[in-house]
This record gives sequence, structure tokens and C-alpha cells, in this order.
Amino acid sequence: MNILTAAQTRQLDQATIKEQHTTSTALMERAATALASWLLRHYPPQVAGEVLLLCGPGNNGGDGLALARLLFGADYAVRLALLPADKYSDDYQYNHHVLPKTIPVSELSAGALPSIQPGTLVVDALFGTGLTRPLTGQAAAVVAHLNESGARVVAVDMPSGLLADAPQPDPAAPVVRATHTVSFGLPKLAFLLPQNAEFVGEWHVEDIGLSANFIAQADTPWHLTQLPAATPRPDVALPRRTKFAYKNTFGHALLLAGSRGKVGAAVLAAGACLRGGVGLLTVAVPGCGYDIIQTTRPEAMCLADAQADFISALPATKPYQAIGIGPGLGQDVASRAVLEKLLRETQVPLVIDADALNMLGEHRDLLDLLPENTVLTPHIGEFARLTEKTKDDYHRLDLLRAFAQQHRCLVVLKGAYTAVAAPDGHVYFNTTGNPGMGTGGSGDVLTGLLLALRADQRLAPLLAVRLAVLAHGHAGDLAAADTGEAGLVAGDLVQHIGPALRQLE
Ligand SMILES: NC(=O)C1=CN([C@@H]2O[C@H](COP(=O)(O)OP(=O)(O)OC[C@H]3O[C@@H](n4cnc5c(N)ncnc54)[C@H](O)[C@@H]3O)[C@@H](O)[C@H]2O)[C@@H](O)CC1
Ligand SMILES: Nc1ncnc2c1ncn2[C@@H]1O[C@H](COP(=O)(O)OP(=O)(O)O)[C@@H](O)[C@H]1O
Ligand SMILES: [K+]
Repeated sequence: MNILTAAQTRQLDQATIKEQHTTSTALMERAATALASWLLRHYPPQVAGEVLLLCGPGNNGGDGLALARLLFGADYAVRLALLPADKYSDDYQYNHHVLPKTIPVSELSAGALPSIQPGTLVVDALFGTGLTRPLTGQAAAVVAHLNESGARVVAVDMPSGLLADAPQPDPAAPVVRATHTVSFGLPKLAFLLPQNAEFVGEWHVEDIGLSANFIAQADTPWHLTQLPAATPRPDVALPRRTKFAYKNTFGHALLLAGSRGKVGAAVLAAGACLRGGVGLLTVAVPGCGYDIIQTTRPEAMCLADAQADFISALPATKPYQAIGIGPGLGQDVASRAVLEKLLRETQVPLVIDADALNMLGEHRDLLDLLPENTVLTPHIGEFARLTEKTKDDYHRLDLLRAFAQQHRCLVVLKGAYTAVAAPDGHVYFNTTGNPGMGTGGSGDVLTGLLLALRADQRLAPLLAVRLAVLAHGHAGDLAAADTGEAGLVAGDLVQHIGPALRQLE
């Protein structure tokens, strides 16, 4: 699914109105109805207590006014506080006009802020996508007051003060710290970035029938990868295996991994590659890893390096459809020479992770040798070593796109909402996974799974990478349902890859 820019989000309601022969007032009613239904599910009247709605002068405030009317009709105790302005949007004015007269209404001003007890449920309908500049004056005073109150805050569409797809021009200007943000149709780019988590809280998307055609056709570099069950138009799907498929169809992969004390990384990546459906797997490890791999992964073939503690020689690369290098590799100069030789000699699809990425960071001239569509899997720290220290998350996204374009590679920038950047500059945010996956070895599992899907002869490079990242996160979610997030270990991810992939077919 596409993620729209802020400008496209503003065009979306016009496109919807035109396409569906409806009116902006009717669209606002849909938005308010969706919000009321969300509140009924999450904060029914007896849990909510009195609801305070803060409304700005535009359509975000209009949503708040319409919501107040609907909540009032659903037996909530509601109170409104309105931000005065020179001009109000038409739909704001309409919803102000039809507001039941019995709802208490006050005017917000810096000198007379409403009292907000800790725990009060506040709806933030001050500003949404129409925000054009940092909050100042009265609006800033209201937001600062709200943030200090200890209230539970549900933000309408956006936490007020946050921009939908750009960094804050004035980091000192206040932004609402919402408990929940309920948005319409699709999430905003801002929701996917770690720097905004403290403002957005938990986000939710409510379907209000916005033009699916406009969303699908929008020219945007940002996209979401979702589970097939979560969307009427699945982004990605794993093709089913045909009756006469043979192990060559699924490819022969080579994994170069492990060093003394880090052979576990090779075991985890090998397990993930096997569970990821590879046809054949050969694992190259230092001498100390031979018995370990042969014992823990009898399905894999094993090549032992002449060196006991680290990999010092590149095996023949001819028979393989994909090669992975990096998990637990260590940083010995001999292992770096192996990486360099691999880059110079082969055009086989590569997956490069962990220590191998750090080697590239230290010897950036090697980046020019990357075969097209090589997959790199840095976390934020490793990405900084490959590029530069970033100012903020938007700057990092700029660097990410530029890097993938310049080196014609696929970059998997790992984290919550792992971002996959393609050589054409498009970025796909993953929606599966959970904080339980912040545990040693999770990245090794991803490398093994990527290797399996890159070896699969049926899958185009980008599809293979998006599927692997989606399945990895889904395996994490299935595992966490068994073990809880704290109890999750990387080996659990390997166990859940099979069921995760089955749900992507
Ligand atoms: N996109 C859609 O399809 C829909 C949008 N709706 C709502 O409409 C909202 C967008 O409405 P608007 O475009 O009217 O914009 P907003 O209501 O977000 O804000 C616009 C108003 O705020 C003022 N303003 C902007 N920045 C300011 C600042 N820093 N300080 C003080 N005033 C400032 C503007 O002059 C204008 O009066 C969405 O966020 C959503 O809540 C929904 O009603 C229905 C569907
Ligand atoms: N909060 C989170 N939500 C979703 N996925 C996460 C979260 N934290 C970590 N992960 C995933 O877990 C993996 C961790 O990889 P990495 O940082 O390389 O760990 P390691 O080096 O220990 O294996 C990545 O795929 C990342 O996306
Ligand atoms: K808002």
C-alpha cells in the first residue's frame, strides 16, 4: 500500500468527494463516525469518564465538533474547548452550528486554560494535516498545558503540532504527546519514524472509504508491506510450490558465517535459511564450527576453513544461486580479504550483514564492487558506518534512498518498521514484528531467511526481500504469542518461519 505525502493527503479528500459524488461535510461525518466507533471500542462511556475535546479552527477541529455531537448522542459526558481564530473552515462552521446546545463549550486562551485532571480523556482535534508551521502563541500554550496534565490523549488524525512527512522546523515548538492517534485510511510517514513515537503513541487507522484509486495511483516513494490478511490488495505473496517443483527451483545457497565464540550466528542463519525453504544449503565456517553445524543442522552441508577461529578462504562460488556473508564473521583481515575476493569474483546475488557491513564501512571503495541487487541489512548503527551520522530520521531516509540508488542495491534498514530501499529509490516499510525481537541473533535469522528467498529462482529481488522481512516479523509475532516478548529468543523465530511463510502463500 502507498503512503501519501502531506500534499497528497490534502488532495485525497477532494479526489474522494469527486469520485463518490459526495460532500466534504459528509466525509467529515464519516470521519467522526469512525472516531466515535473507535472510542466506543477502546474507551466506552463508563471507562472514559467525562471527555474533553480540544478543537482547532480547521477541519481537524470540525472532526472534533462532529465527534462531540456523536459521543453526546452515545451517552458520553462531553465538554468542548475551542481555539479562537480569525477564520474557521466551512465544515467546522457547519458542525459548530449543529452542535447540541446542552454541551458545555468554552474558549481556549493562554490566560484561561481548562483544568485537566490526570487521567482525563482528552481528544486532540486542534490541528491535523493542515498544519503549515510550528505552533506558537495560544495554540502552543494549550498543547504545553495538555502535555503537563497527565491526561490520556486520543489525537484525531495527527498529534497536533507534528508534520505528516517532514521534520519539525522548530524542535522547541510543542507537539501533543498522544496515547493513541487515530488516523483515516492510511498511516502518515511520520508515524513510522522512531523520533515521533513519543508524540504519536499507538497509532490506528480507520477506514472511511477514501478513494482507493487515488491512494493506489499516487506517485510516492513510500510504501507499506502488510500481511495479506490486513489488506484487500495484498502487497506481496509467496507463490505456492507446484507439484513438480524440484530442489533446483528453490536454489542452492552458500552461507559464510561464524568465528570462534560466534558460531551460534551461523547456526541461527543456517536454520532460518533451511526453514525459509532453500533447496540446498552449504555453510562455510571456521574449523571450530564444523562439528557444531554438522550436529545442529544435519540438513546443511558444511565446509570447514583451514583456520580454526575465523574464515580465511573463499570456497568456489560457482554452484550457488545466492551467497550470504557476515553473521558472526568477526573482523579478521583474512576474513575481510574473503569478502573482497567475493565481491571481485562473483555476480551471484549476495546478502551482506553484520561484520561484513562494518568491513564495507571501513573500506568504502569496496561498495563500488557490489553486484547489482545485492542485499545489505544494516541496523541504524551499521548504516551510519556505511554513510554518515544522521541529523534525524528524515535525513536518514534521504541517505537510505540515495545509497540504494547510487549502489543499485537493496538496503534493509532494520528496526521497528524496517525500511527496505530499492535501487529505484522506493522505500517499503514493514508492518510486522515486535520489540521482543530486540534480542541477540534476530538479525542473523533475517539474513538466513533473506538468503533462502534470494536463492529461490521464482522470486524477483525486491519481492524476495520484502517477503523475507515480512515473514521474519510475522514469525516474531507468532513466537511472541507463545513466549511473550521478554521470553522470545532468536531460535524461536526460526521455529516460526514455516507457519509465517505458510500465511504469506
Ligand atoms: N483528508 C481527508 O480525507 C479528511 C480530512 N479530515 C480532517 O481534516 C484535517 C485537515 O483539515 P484542514 O486542512 O482544515 O487543516 P487543519 O484542521 O489541520 O488545520 C488548518 C487550520 O489551522 C491553521 N493553522 C495551520 N498551522 C497553524 C499553526 N501553526 N498555528 C495556528 N494555526 C495554524 C490554518 O490556518 C487553518 O485554519 C485532517 O487532519 C482530518 O482531521 C476529515 O474531516 C475527513 C477526511
Ligand atoms: N521493536 C521492534 N519491532 C520490530 N522488529 C524489531 C524490533 N526490534 C528489533 N527488531 C528486528 O529484529 C532484528 C534485529 O536485528 P539486529 O539488530 O541485527 O540484531 P542482532 O545483531 O542481535 O541479530 C531486525 O530484523 C529488527 O527489525
Ligand atoms: K489532532
